Amino acid sequence: MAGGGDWEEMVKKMFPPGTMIPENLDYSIALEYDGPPVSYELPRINPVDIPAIPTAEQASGPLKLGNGVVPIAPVIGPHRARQPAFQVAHRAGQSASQVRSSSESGSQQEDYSDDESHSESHEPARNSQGQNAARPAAPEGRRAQVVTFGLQEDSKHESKEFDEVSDQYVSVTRKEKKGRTCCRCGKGKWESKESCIVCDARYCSSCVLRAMGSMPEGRKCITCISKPIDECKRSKLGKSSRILSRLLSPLEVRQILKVEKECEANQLRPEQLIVNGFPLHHEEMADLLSCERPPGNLKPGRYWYDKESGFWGKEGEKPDRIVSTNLNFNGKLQPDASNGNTKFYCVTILTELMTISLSFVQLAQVQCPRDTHFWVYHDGGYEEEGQNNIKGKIWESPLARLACALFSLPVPPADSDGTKDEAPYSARTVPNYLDHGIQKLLILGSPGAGTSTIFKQAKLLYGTRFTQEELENIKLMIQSNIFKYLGILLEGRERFEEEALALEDNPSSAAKNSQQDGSKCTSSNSCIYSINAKLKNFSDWLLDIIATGDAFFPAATREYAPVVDELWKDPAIQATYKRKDELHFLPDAAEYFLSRAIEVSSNEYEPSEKDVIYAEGLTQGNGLSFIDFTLDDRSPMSENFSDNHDAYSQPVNKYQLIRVSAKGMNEGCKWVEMFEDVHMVIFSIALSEYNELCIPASGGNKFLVNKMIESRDLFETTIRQPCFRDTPFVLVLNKYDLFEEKIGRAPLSECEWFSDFCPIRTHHNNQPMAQQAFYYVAMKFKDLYAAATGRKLFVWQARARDRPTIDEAFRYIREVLRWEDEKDNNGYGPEESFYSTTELSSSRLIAAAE
Ligand SMILES: Nc1nc2c(ncn2[C@@H]2O[C@H](COP(=O)(O)OP(=O)(O)OP(=O)(O)O)[C@@H](O)[C@H]2O)c(=O)[nH]1
Ligand SMILES: [Mg+2]
Repeated sequence: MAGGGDWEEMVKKMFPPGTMIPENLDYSIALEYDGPPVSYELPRINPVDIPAIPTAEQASGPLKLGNGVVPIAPVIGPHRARQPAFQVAHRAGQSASQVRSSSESGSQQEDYSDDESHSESHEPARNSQGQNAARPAAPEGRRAQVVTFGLQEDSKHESKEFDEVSDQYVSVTRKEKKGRTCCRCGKGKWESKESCIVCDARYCSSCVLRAMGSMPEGRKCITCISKPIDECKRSKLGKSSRILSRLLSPLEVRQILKVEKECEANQLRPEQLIVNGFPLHHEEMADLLSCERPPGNLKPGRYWYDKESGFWGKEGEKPDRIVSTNLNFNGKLQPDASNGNTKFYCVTILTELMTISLSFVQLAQVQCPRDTHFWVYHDGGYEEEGQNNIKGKIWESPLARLACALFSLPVPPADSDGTKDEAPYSARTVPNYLDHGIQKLLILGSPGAGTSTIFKQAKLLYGTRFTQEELENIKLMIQSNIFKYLGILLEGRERFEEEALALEDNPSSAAKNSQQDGSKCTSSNSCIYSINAKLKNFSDWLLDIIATGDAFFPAATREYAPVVDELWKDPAIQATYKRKDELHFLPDAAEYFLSRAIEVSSNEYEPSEKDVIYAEGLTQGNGLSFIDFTLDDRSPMSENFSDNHDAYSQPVNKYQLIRVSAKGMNEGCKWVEMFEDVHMVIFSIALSEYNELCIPASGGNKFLVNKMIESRDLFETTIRQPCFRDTPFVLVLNKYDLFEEKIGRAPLSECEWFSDFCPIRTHHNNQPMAQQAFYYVAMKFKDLYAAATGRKLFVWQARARDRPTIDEAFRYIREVLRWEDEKDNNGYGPEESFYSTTELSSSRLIAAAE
């Protein structure tokens, strides 16, 4: 540029025409130096070497993984420098200088200073939708909270923007549910239908083949072919279809279901999985799916992953499972990934839990001060922050496993060891997802209704014994129950003592305290009612404890005598317990329980079959459990229900029983859509709960509510789910043994829903009270079901601890499935009987004058 020009003119040219240039504008302009050579070295910027810039290659189609195919849309992925995995200890707030070389992982160690070399991956990636996703690369193999490189603000901003973009892929817009009639012919309101996995259009059996053609991608309307599926239907992919089975040959159905499950268009896309804040690349997705312990049942969503320990969970939630360690993802683990609280780190939880559980049984041999921070490694080795001394392996401690069980935290499988992580994908077998011909039965119920007992009985009945691993899990569950009970026991003991003292000193203040606890208190005397409620909960769990073994039965008790005397004054208590000794029995049983607890918590403890059946629960946490089984067709029961055996020349007698725990169900029934394709819902309700109280699942009001009413409401919510509108329901009224025993001393009308129950007592009618009450309750549910759905409810009575009653229940369920199939095929229903009809109403047992 020529020197000595008019600076102001030059500046003006830099701005849009007409812009006012302020008088005192402070500016500086660089000019090219053309004076004499200088004696010193000038700083230079190295020219960019174009050929050396890493470029990405276009992915060339689906990546084959064993027999399965991970579909890959053509995408340019950013180049990522491969780095050896390395071990870095982690803690929220830990500084970079705290990185230390571990004796175990020294060879894999790497220094943070290398990190700049990854800046190349800042190149934006273009995804399959053609949108640019700014992807600031997260340096691999280190913890987010440790190094910020002063970019914190920007990267935060970028990732926020990114979140918005990425949410597009993850969140799934729920399509409007289509009406009940067939989308093509507008008829068939009451017929079962097949729905499109993309648009949810429903077709009756006459139209489905025309609407869906040859189904090259499974059950999609012709116009929906090649479109991505509705994510709510992912769990349905490849699952059997009653309608198709009727219309096509088994081979054709199998092929359709196979392509539905495996074709490219229906696969989860990598960008639908956001891990540590970043959507996955194809290679990352492939690594994740092909690792030794992949997270199963992946759904679109945001997850966090800790590569050192393998913890994996949904963003904002606690760890859900342990997957393979050392998977390299673009995103880094954020310290607040698990619930927005930097203190909440899986490792801390574990160690804190260890401390808690250790102190529970006064077995503490290891000192774990509460504020100590621990690092944990892929093999479970842990050490105190900043120390270089592996203290032990966390998973070797049964207490740590127990603590995890207690708080529904994942534990690695017993045979896992770090070396397996490197197993090549080809070593794995691709599971066979095809389950053609299997009738799926979903079993649900309110807490304690007996669903897991029924499940366990089915397992023992139909030949699929518990594997060693399952037994190990059940043992863990029984042990964790023991810990749970211990906690309640200690707390209960304290409260009883406090309340008893308060009652002695000042009955009115005790009343106030009781009231604060949330129970009803209508008169000064019935404030004891709140103690009653607690006592009932207390006794419920004690009964469950006792159920895990025969070892204890009450003798006498002295310690709680004052409390018991006080409690006995309450008529409600008297009505419930009948004999005062029963109250004495509670704390006494607890003492027996303590001695049993020591036996059960030892490593050598092996649960007996009775322990397995009687134990409360089935698996840890609120996960799903399922078993596949077959039912022998030559059962005497089937003769009772049908003479026409030839009709079943090809009987479908394979079943899958799927159980969702009540805990899982109480999460607002969000999960139900997953089970749209089940052939039947078995809903279990404990008859004996008609006069029991519980904390409402809604948690809204703090008053205890009647358990039967609570179960009825859950039942009603379930039957009204749109996804079950074509699914038959069998109601299992369980715990008939307890019901029989209880009905003599507590009238059924203690439950307000049954207030009009009026048993018939004539000399012509010798039906015992319990049987009448059972019929009445069954009818109440049948009426409710008919009013809500216009259909018939099937009801069965059971005593789930008594195996033959469960065998009968399943044979009945099989008949119901056949009736349903018959009905679909030719419109005939089952022979009318009490179990299938709604003609009978409960009016027979209702008091004439209300
Ligand atoms: N007396 C008696 N006890 C039963 C019966 N069915 C189940 N139980 C017991 O009741 C307790 C609870 O039963 P579960 O099968 O664990 O109940 P659940 O439906 O799985 O309940 P959640 O685990 O809370 O979801 C266990 O101790 C069972 O042994 C029955 O018919 N009679
Ligand atoms: Mg259970």
